[in-house]
Amino acid sequence: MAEITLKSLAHSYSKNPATAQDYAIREMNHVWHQGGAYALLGPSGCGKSTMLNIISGLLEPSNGEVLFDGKVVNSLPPEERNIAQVFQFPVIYDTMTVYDNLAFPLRNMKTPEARVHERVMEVADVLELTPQLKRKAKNLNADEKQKVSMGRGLVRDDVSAILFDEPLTVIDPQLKWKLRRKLKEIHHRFRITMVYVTHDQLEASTFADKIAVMYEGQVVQFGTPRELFETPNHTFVGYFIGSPGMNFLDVTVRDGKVFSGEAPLLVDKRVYDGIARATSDNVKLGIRPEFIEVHQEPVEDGMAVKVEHAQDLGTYSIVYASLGGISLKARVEEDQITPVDKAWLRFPSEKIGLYVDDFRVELPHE
Ligand SMILES: Nc1ncnc2c1ncn2[C@@H]1O[C@H](COP(=O)(O)OP(=O)(O)OP(=O)(O)O)[C@@H](O)[C@H]1O
Repeated sequence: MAEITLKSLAHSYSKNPATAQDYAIREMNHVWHQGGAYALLGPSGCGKSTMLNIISGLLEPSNGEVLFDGKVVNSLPPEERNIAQVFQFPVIYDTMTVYDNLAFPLRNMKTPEARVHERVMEVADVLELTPQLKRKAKNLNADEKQKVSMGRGLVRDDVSAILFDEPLTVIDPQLKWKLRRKLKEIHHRFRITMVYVTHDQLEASTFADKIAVMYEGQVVQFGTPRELFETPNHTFVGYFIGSPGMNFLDVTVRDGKVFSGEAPLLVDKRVYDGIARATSDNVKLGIRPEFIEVHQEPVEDGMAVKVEHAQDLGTYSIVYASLGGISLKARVEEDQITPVDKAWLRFPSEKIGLYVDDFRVELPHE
């Protein structure tokens, strides 16, 4: 097992990178601690596979270092890194039995056959593959094949980490949740550092204790699912996590008041001071739909809005409202009345985040 450190790491596929856009990984420092269950979450093209391939040694980074337990491994080939990588599509030998597929990585290392048997039986048991051990891999269905592929990663007890690159893509939706739980169980049992790449927030939060959110080649936040939800560090995390994503309003101060476009916003002094002291033109106020209070009648600090429409999602509704032309989403629970035509919205100040150049800034203390 290993702690994996990425030190001043950057990678460009271009020979002569000139701008930040030429980098698939922009300079970053990051640590995957030993034994953690992590997810690497981000949209297509943000650099997730590039990062995994750099860790496993399939790709040499253009800049910076990869360290395993403090030792630089940049020049070590993949086979000497003891990293298991599970890809989107199962990597197995079709003509071999499931047993021989699982045994393969160990036999390759000349492990004594008694030990091979012990490990294969243990891994098959965890993955519920014992009844299939004698079957040829080509006769398995897609999820069984992917389980064999995962098993080949788990079977060696010298692996430093297992990297999963969207491993459930080819799996039937009904079986996905089962395999995700299985992976979690495996992590508890083997305590191996696991990094699970996905673009699906649900997959990330059911598997991982901590999630690294990647955007445009950078890890913009590394935190628990709750931290990502409650205090997104970057506007992208706010948009990407949660359903629907966070509301962001461009804000300025004029004549001692806060405005979003032409709409005045009722916010407290701390929020006002935070906006007033920002030195950039790109200042946004962020609030989650779940944290906006929705009232049927005027209330103190409530802002009158036009209700455009509401989406009934069974146990709650999402109200789409317009505040002087600014669109807002607010969540209304099933025991509340969903407003029609008009409503008054309140932004509790402790739930407001302030974002300058897309990164969250601390609000001044009172
Ligand atoms: N071999 C390559 N040569 C040139 N550019 C590449 C290569 N592989 C990836 N890229 C580019 O690097 C960037 C990051 O790609 P990467 O595959 O790491 O992203 P990703 O987050 O894993 O995306 P996906 O979820 O679609 O696999 C993208 O702009 C992609 O087009």
